[in-house]
Amino acid sequence: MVKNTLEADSIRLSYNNRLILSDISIRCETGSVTGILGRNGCGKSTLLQIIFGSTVTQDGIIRINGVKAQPAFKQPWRVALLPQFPFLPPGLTLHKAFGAFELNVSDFTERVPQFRGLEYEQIGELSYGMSRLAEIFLLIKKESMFVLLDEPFSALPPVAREQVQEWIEEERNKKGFIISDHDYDSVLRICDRLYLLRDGKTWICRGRDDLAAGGYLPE
Ligand SMILES: Nc1ncnc2c1ncn2[C@@H]1O[C@H](COP(=O)(O)OP(=O)(O)OP(=O)(O)O)[C@@H](O)[C@H]1O
Repeated sequence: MVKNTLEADSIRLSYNNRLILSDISIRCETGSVTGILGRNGCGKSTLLQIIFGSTVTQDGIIRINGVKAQPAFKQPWRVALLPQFPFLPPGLTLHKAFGAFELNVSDFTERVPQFRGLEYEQIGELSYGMSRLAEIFLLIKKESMFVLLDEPFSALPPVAREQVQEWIEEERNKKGFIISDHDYDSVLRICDRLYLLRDGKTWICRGRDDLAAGGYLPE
């Protein structure tokens, strides 16, 4: 297995003179799933966007295999980001969307029965949960070294959450994952490294007890 490493080091970011992220350092490598938990508005999405390169900060550095990373739009095979909100144009058909990601739509529709026969349906015609599931599959399966998933579970029913975990497991020997979600049970089930983001800092956690001690879960 080729082992790639992703490190975000000493990341700081302020909005309107309010410090959102203060000296954050996290890491991830091929084969691992890094979870980031934290309350609403603590900066999880911002941190993922900084790692991806769509939000810029002068303070801190992102390294891939020890070398300063370029923003992902310059090297799209390195880091993929599932944003928190829908990103596929509603007028695109599933078939076209999968083509754009160099993936075969039938690999998806064969595995997720409720999509059979919908290959030429427009994304905008699907329910929110279904279009989200298609987006998540695309991001997990597309060629990349690292996949950042911002709230992949929240909009999905339990069966679909399990499917997403399965797809991550399938790709895990080739990629590293960083996942942030309010569904902490799903994150805890799949991650092997866990950070709590609080007061602009990351705290490494070993499980529920540490999350409770950090004030994220009730004692
Ligand atoms: N472009 C922006 N301009 C100003 N403030 C911003 C901007 N983006 C985010 N913020 C603020 O930064 C803070 C962190 O936002 P962020 O979306 O990263 O939090 P989050 O932990 O992902 O929240 P949630 O769990 O609700 O998705 C919030 O207070 C938010 O209002």
